[in-house]
Amino acid sequence: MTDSITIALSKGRILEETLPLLKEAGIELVDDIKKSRKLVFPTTDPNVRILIIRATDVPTYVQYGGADLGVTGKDVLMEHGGDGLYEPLDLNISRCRLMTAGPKGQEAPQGRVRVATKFVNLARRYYAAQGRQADIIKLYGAMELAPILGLADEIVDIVDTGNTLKANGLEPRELIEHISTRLVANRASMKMKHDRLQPIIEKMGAAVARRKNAEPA
Ligand SMILES: Nc1ncnc2c1ncn2[C@@H]1O[C@H](COP(=O)(O)OP(=O)(O)OP(=O)(O)O)[C@@H](O)[C@H]1O
Ligand SMILES: O=P(O)(O)OC[C@H]1O[C@H](OP(=O)(O)OP(=O)(O)O)[C@H](O)[C@@H]1O
Repeated sequence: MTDSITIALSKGRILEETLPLLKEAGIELVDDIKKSRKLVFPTTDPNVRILIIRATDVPTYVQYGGADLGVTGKDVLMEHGGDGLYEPLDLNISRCRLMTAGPKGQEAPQGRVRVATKFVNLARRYYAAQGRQADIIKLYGAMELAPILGLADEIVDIVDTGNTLKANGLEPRELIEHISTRLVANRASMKMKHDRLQPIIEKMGAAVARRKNAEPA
């Protein structure tokens, strides 16, 4: 049915900040998600259902039309590549920076650099654009360990307060991108279900703007 909408949300830290924005767009979860093992949830709008999945899977579900809308980090979207996705809104939540980092007081090596990261595509593009030769080592978490154990010269990872780097004897080097959470839409859905999606996007946009206006100058 072209009228029904599926929205894929990232579980974890983004979820808590996304739900109030959706509520202001008139979409509220019915179930207590914390007590449930379900992955698909009904909402107060009978034509809208919500998937709660890993942030890294959100672009894939939206790309292939498993979901019409999705919410995930810009870092995840950059790594995915954005194929088949339209990005109508910056939700301005879960803000952080994507950076290179290495052992405190050490310079990055002049020649080939060994880089540990979970953002392998993004890192490959970044070092190539800089004209630097890089061996990219894929890790799934705790990237900070790699330079300490001699696995890599530097890492590409998310930095917020900088506490994780500091606690592990590392320091930030270069800023790759400012990151925030984005609303994405399937390109075909944006055409076929425009009348249903546009009001949701607009109401979420208004909720984001209200929060921005309430921020101290
Ligand atoms: N320390 C942080 N502060 C602010 N935002 C962050 C921070 N770490 C990650 N983010 C943002 O939140 C998104 C989700 O992070 P989260 O830690 O919930 O999942 P993840 O550990 O990256 O994913 P998963 O464990 O599912 O593979 C990231 O993609 C990024 O955009
Ligand atoms: O600069 P900071 O404020 O210390 O934040 C940065 C840390 O936050 C993220 O990890 P997260 O806490 O999400 O744990 P994860 O390893 O499960 O992704 C990221 O991977 C860094 O390790």
